[in-house]
Amino acid sequence: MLSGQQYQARLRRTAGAFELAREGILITSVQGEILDTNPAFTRITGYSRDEVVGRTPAMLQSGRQGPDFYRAMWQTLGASGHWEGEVWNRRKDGELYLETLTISALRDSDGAVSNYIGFFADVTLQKEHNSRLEQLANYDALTGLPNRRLLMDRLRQAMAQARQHSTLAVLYLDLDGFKAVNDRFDHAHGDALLVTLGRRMTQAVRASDTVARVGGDEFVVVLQNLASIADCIALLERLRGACRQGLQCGQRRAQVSASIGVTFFDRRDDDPYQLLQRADRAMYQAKATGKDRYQFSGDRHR
Ligand SMILES: Nc1nc2c(ncn2[C@@H]2O[C@H](COP(=O)(O)OP(=O)(O)OP(=O)(O)O)[C@@H](O)[C@H]2O)c(=O)[nH]1
Repeated sequence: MLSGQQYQARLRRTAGAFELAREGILITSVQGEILDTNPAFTRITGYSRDEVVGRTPAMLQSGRQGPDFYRAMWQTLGASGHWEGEVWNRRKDGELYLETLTISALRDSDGAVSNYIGFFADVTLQKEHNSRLEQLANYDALTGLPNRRLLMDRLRQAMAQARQHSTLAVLYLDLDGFKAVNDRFDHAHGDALLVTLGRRMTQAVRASDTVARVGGDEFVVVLQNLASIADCIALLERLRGACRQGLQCGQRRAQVSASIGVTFFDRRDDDPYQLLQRADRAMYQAKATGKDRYQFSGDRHR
């Protein structure tokens, strides 16, 4: 048993921890009414203690999580007395923030739940930082298209799907005469042309397809669930057309065309690099036999 003095000292320490914690803390009744908050709660949410006492944490909801989310949260809390996860909430000034939240049920001496206590940390900046890192790691900085790394991921997934039930074509596309655009205009206009063509090609395919930039003027397109060769050819023509459209630069037009190598997934394919290589070789054939054309891979019927 603690003596009265020991008990007081302990209370002071606990209160100090509550005040000084860097995590936001809120304590509610069993019904969810907010009874107390700490200074970090105010720093993170913008609400003073007086503004929230008597209300419920629902006042912080951002609408980013639906009723199912909260239902599942309460179910877990009820079953285990504990819940943790990430929640998007809204500060007093209207800004959304992401918090990592842990909620625990406090029990009285009879074991009945007497309160809930929530601890949360604002992780919005970390999340933004991570998304930026992910963007840098997976997307081409100039065009915003998937880069080679993301392409390989998508290609692996597409191959797994194609193995089950669907078709898959890989197109390796290299622009013809792109160097001349850089030379006749300048690098910035060359860049603008790459961005425009990337956007046009993305618009020409379905959302489930991938258009990636894998080199200076090289792109790879992954087409899934093609219904027929005719569909594939129609798409190739659209992509060729998208490239031939070029870009108006003042009085002049920056003009290029595209050489495209095409290969189809075969059930015996197990390496995405092989598919890429086949499409790349076909692209070189298209270049060697006149440019501004597409070439199906000769290995198709191995
Ligand atoms: N503006 C710009 N140019 C780039 C970029 N990356 C590479 N390049 C240039 O793109 C050109 C690509 O070379 P090539 O493929 O040989 O040029 P090409 O004229 O298309 O040659 P063919 O494919 O034989 O028709 C080079 O001149 C590179 O300097 C970039 O990000 N921006």
